Amino acid sequence: MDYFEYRDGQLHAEQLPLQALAERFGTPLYVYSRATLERHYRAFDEALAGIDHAICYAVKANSNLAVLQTLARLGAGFDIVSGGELQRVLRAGGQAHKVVFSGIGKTPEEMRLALQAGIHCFNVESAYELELLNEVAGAMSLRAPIALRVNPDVDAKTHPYISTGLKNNKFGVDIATAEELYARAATLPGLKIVGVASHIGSQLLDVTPLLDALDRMLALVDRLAQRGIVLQHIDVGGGIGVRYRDEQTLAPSEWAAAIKPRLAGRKLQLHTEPGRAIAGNAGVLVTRVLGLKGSEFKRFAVVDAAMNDLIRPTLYQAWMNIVPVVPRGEDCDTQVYDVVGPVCESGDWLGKDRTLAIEAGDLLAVRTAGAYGFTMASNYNTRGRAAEVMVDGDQAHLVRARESFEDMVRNEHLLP
Ligand SMILES: Cc1ncc(COP(=O)(O)O)c(C=O)c1O
Ligand SMILES: N[C@@H](CCCC[NH3+])C(=O)O
Repeated sequence: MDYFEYRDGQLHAEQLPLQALAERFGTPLYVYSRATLERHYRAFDEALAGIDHAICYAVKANSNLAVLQTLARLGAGFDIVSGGELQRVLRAGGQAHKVVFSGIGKTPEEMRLALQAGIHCFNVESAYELELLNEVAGAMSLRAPIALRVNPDVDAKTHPYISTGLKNNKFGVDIATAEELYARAATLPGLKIVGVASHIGSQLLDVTPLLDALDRMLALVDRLAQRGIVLQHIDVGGGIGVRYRDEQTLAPSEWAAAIKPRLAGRKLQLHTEPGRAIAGNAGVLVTRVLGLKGSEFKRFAVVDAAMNDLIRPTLYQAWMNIVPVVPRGEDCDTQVYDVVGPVCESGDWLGKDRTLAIEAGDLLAVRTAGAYGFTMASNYNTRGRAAEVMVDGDQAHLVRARESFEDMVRNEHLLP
């Protein structure tokens, strides 16, 4: 069942028509469905039933407090990549002891914050980070729980910008050097070894590279055990893709069915860090057509959302489905449009060559925009970021207000 579906001739989010939401909250507008978020989280949880596991939602996908709160209430853990994301998790009611901290550039300040909060684990991504974390924790008379994020050199077969587990990607430590690093970590008084992690890329459609990475990690786990270093958990990235167009996606149940047998008989808690698979299809971006322009050679639908609201199309040439919120009848002229925003860049487009029957003033919805949508938004062209609304059944909650023109100059100062 889809919680974004056409009923009575128009697109709904759960029980509410998107047109009414656009009129109430204005556009551009991100609309999320709580029921969808919950269903996706539960799909992972149920798929991993029977084995010791932790689902650490990747906050970067969608860090709205209400999204985090919804997941925290289901018992989710969180994968964070900054002190700011940690603040969000704590504000939203997430539990620090279920947080894993990834990222190649953690600052001492962020390390201190996370140590004070008592997070579950730092996913350490380099030799220098190991030494730094040892110093920071030592100065606080604490021991930092760590996993090494290893780079297994596996081709995840995804867009180069969102592949993370190849030798030439900046993430993690080369798996070939990991054993020595663990041995070093074992000698450092400010660290406590708890696990191993890897993440090979995002929008993955094939389980084979994930299994390759897992097998390489399990071989490492065994080599470490022979040296007396016993790990408690193994973190198998995130990465499962969603359907933007016609992709054959992996269900959490298929992913889990492939992974579970490899962990049988081992005393290892399974961690995973899904972001897109939980939030992607739980959101749409609603935008209004400001006008139609062009010639018989090229037609543009100018909309009020732009690359600053949703950068995936121009950054990754990502195809995202753009549909009318209230489809027009056959009397409306159908044309092929580039759907473009007001930003002063030729790369400011949400979709190219889209066949649409629309008129100025119509509403369009960009589907599957719940992940890496608002979180990648910027104020480029001094445009305020869109409002965010969470739909829960027949209720709509404004969970982040639109940034006003006044907000755009609030925190800046003129010279004396
Ligand atoms: C360390 C880490 N964890 C989790 C994620 C979330 O990935 P996804 O949104 O593909 O599930 C990412 C992003 O690629 C990541 O780099
Ligand atoms: N922002 C990317 C995913 C990045 C994954 C994080 N390492 C996207 O929209 O597809």
